[in-house]
Amino acid sequence: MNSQAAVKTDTDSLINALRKHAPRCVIDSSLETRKARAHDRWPIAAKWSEEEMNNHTPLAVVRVGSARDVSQVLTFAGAHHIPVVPFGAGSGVVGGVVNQRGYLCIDLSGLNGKPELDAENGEVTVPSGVLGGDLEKILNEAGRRLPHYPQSLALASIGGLVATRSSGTFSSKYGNIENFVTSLEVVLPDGAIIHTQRSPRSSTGPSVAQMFVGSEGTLGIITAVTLRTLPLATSQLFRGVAFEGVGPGLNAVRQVLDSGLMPAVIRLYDEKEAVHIFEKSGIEPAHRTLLVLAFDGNPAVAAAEQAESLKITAALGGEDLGSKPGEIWEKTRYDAGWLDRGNAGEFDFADAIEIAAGWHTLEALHDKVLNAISPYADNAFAHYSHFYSNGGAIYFIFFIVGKNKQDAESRFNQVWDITMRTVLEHGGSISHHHGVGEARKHWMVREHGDSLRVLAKLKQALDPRAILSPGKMGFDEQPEAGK
Ligand SMILES: Cc1cc2nc3c(=O)[nH]c(=O)nc-3n(C[C@H](O)[C@H](O)[C@H](O)COP(=O)(O)OP(=O)(O)OC[C@H]3O[C@@H](n4cnc5c(N)ncnc54)[C@H](O)[C@@H]3O)c2cc1C
Repeated sequence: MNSQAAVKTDTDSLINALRKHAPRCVIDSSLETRKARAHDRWPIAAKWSEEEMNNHTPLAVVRVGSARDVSQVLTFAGAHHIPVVPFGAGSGVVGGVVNQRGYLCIDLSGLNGKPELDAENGEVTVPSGVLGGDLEKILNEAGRRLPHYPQSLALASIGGLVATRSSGTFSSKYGNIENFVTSLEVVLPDGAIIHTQRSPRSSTGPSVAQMFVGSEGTLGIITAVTLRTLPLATSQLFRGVAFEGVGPGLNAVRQVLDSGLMPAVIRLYDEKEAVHIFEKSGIEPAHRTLLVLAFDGNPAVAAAEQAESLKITAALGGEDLGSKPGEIWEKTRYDAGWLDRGNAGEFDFADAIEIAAGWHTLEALHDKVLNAISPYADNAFAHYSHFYSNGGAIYFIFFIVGKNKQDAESRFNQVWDITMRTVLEHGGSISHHHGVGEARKHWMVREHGDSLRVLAKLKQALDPRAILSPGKMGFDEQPEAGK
């Protein structure tokens, strides 16, 4: 028997054994399915050669329908020392689901049972494979909502949103996914199914649920999520304000927040990116930045917050453009066509890098990063979003038209490395909400410093055989490492 045939026989017998151990799981080892589950929307994976794809395809894709199924797969994997990588809906953009060949992909899309609404407490418990958009529809029909609106709402699973510590466009008022999670059902690497404490808040030690928020499948597999929900908004007001430059726009945002006002959406587009919304609104951009604001909830409160916010922006030089630019933003907020178009060419890349930083450097970082990446990117611009009293996030968008695969990839990597390094040098965080995945794992030592040891020890304690998503989160990096 040649070596390839021997490997196939080994894989076949392993899969047969898994079928016996976890009889309700649907196991698919067709090449087509394995390839489809080998990657997410990380642009690098879209350009993989056959050989690169082959190096990353799972042995099989295991579709589960319950926490018990997940538990059985994990006990089997532990006994056979086979890595397992959870796959939510594959909308991640940093290679979170990417791993070295020889692992089992656990496809969670079958965890899609009906969400249970607890009307009395305003909470919903939802199986983790349900897509964000589907949950929102169900909640809306019951007069409720989860005001967590990532651009990928229709593409991402609830479990994936929790596992990546995601952020939605209404975060300035309502917070990010971690602010909605009240409890999780998680299957640990040893197969144990746990349910975390559930109450509006508690002071009974560190939150166990929050330890899994953002763990990207390395500490456990989230099988159900309980979230706070809110009644539907009875009013939503959108607005656009133009400024001469990024600095005045940021100053206005800070003053609005410092006044205790809470716009649900605050987005400041630099001159280059703002052009697109100005054009669609029929407004002459005149090389100005654009602040998009939204106020939502109770009509009287939303109207008052808008009026007060506009007084502040006007006093700081902002020109009130009325509701049109905000409404255009609202209508197009789920459209990410630029990503598909920018990545369509064989050697072309389009990507977004989101980072977080304090007010002390928020303005400077914009120019520093864009200037530093300009030799490598054919086009780049940025907007600010997700503001806090102490800072905010910047979303750098860049495009590369490569001469060949090597040229395109090396420029893509340069843009990422420069951005990560510049942000760290200025005391920011290398990711605001897309997570670590492959793209950022080598930067985790510099991001966390000594405290990465705490996460690594947690990983070691929960998963001593390194079964779940091995090689991720910078756990395998040396203490002195970091690009
Ligand atoms: C067009 C576009 C727009 C986007 N906009 C936003 C945005 O506005 N805000 C934002 O935060 N993100 C955004 N994203 C990124 C992406 O949608 C999020 O990262 C999302 O949370 C991923 O969810 P998923 O179900 O697709 O997870 P996947 O991509 O399948 O997995 C992501 C990671 O989580 C792990 N994982 C998935 N499910 C589980 C689980 N149940 N238990 C444990 N680990 C799990 C995976 O192993 C992987 O490491 C965008 C992506 C695209 C393509």
